[in-house]
Amino acid sequence: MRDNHIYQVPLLINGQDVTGEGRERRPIVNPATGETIGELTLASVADIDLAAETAQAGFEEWRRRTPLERANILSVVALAMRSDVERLASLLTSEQGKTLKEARGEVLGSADLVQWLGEEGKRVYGRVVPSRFSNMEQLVLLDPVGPVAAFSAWNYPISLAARKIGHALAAGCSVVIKPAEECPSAVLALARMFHAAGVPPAALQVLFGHPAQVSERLIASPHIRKITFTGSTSVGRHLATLAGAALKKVTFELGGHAPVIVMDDADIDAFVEAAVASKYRNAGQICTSPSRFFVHERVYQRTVDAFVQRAKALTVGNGADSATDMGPLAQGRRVSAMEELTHDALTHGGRILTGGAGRSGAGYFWQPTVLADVSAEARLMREEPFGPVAAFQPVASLDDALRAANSTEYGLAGYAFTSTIEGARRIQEGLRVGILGLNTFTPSVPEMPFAGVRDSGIGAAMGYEGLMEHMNVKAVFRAG
Ligand SMILES: NC(=O)C1=CN([C@@H]2O[C@H](COP(=O)(O)OP(=O)(O)OC[C@H]3O[C@@H](n4cnc5c(N)ncnc54)[C@H](O)[C@@H]3O)[C@@H](O)[C@H]2O)C=CC1
Ligand SMILES: O=Cc1ccc(S(=O)(=O)O)cc1
Repeated sequence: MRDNHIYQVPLLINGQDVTGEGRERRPIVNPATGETIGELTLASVADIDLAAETAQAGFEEWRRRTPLERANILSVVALAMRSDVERLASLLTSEQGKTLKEARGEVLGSADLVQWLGEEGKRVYGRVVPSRFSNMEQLVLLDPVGPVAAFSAWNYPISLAARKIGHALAAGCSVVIKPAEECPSAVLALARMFHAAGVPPAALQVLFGHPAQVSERLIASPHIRKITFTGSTSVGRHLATLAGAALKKVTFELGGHAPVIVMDDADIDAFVEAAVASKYRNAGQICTSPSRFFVHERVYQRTVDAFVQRAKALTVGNGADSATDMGPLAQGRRVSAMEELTHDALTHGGRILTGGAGRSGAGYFWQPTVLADVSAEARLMREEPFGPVAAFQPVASLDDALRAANSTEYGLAGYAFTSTIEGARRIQEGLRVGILGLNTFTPSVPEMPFAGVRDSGIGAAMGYEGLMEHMNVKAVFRAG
């Protein structure tokens, strides 16, 4: 007999809840308590194939709506998200672990994004190119690329799903999304809001399953024309191979290991306040999280001391508790990763100034951690920590800082704090990243592109650039 308190999460194919019937299931766990709170249905191969085929029909229907109609529908979705913020936020907190305050911010930010994408969809113009031939017009038309297969991650379940669904629908594409299995409920609720607002059931479907099986099957499907993925660089590399073999367009938002350069002319107090908030946001589980701090030796000790003092003041606990500043990590495997990286950093000369341990009892907790003097050979300086660990290293000059900052293959976010124009200019030119914060840790906003370089991604999300990733270009020569 099933425990009545354990809820069921179905797949959503062509507007129908799909569950049971001999399909596999997996538990949904609250990371703050370690308790199973729900159960998720996993797609069969037949479910995956049906979703892809349905997405083709959904595309034919959705692409015929005008950009204005599409924008109006997305605007209704944004309103629904705002008015249901408490329910969505509490689903996020119980399945992902983040604090309710962070969860509310995620929902409201996602609502703004969905609305902005709908509006921007009205401004995806083609071009008239002056012709070199008399009696001929040359037009560049933009067509939606077709059904999209989207894979979103567990760290920002609503933001990442809203991004993927929002881009596809605003561009006139249909979408089959496979959100992370760990935190499914808020994304399913979001998908239902899109349908209630007027998106045809076939134009947006939600699959959960065995990730490798779902991605392999969808990417190979003749109905799917584009792949968009947010997750680790290693999985991105694998999906790139599959997409390459099938000649499908891709947008990949992959890992990052953001360097932070702090020069001796920076406003250290302002820096520390912003840096601690940014480092421990979402328990450090964000691809743009500042993680390698290169601080000029003249202000190193002062900066590290102030950072540690603020980090120690954070309250760690269940995200549902209003006193909590930082929730648990999303899964037990993240705690193991923090243990390994911290231990390795210590064997490479690093010193723990605070944190460096979990918490006794249930739940996947790791204290806000600060490590000083971590050597370049430590894994922590080379591998994305994706957790609440900050590593500090002193540097003697801006050149040294840039060299250290550019020493990994990642190229997502980078940050630098300096008060001189000359320093800012050298950093702008010299830091190999796709997103640069100068004297700020400002998170991403809808109107700006979000793009990693090197091992951090291919293509861009958000901004006009994100929509263009969902369009095909058609060159038309019209004679007569
Ligand atoms: N760039 C980002 O926003 C994210 C980066 N990561 C990185 O990944 C690391 C490990 O995270 P994990 O979840 O443990 O590992 P992972 O690399 O196995 O999974 C990352 C995400 O990709 C999905 N995934 C895994 N294999 C897939 C496949 N073959 N096809 C389609 N989707 C697949 C998972 O469901 C998950 O949502 C983190 O430490 C972090 O470095 C994870 C989540 C988001
Ligand atoms: O981890 C990558 C990531 C997560 C969330 C966001 S946002 O909240 O949509 O800005 C961006 C990147």
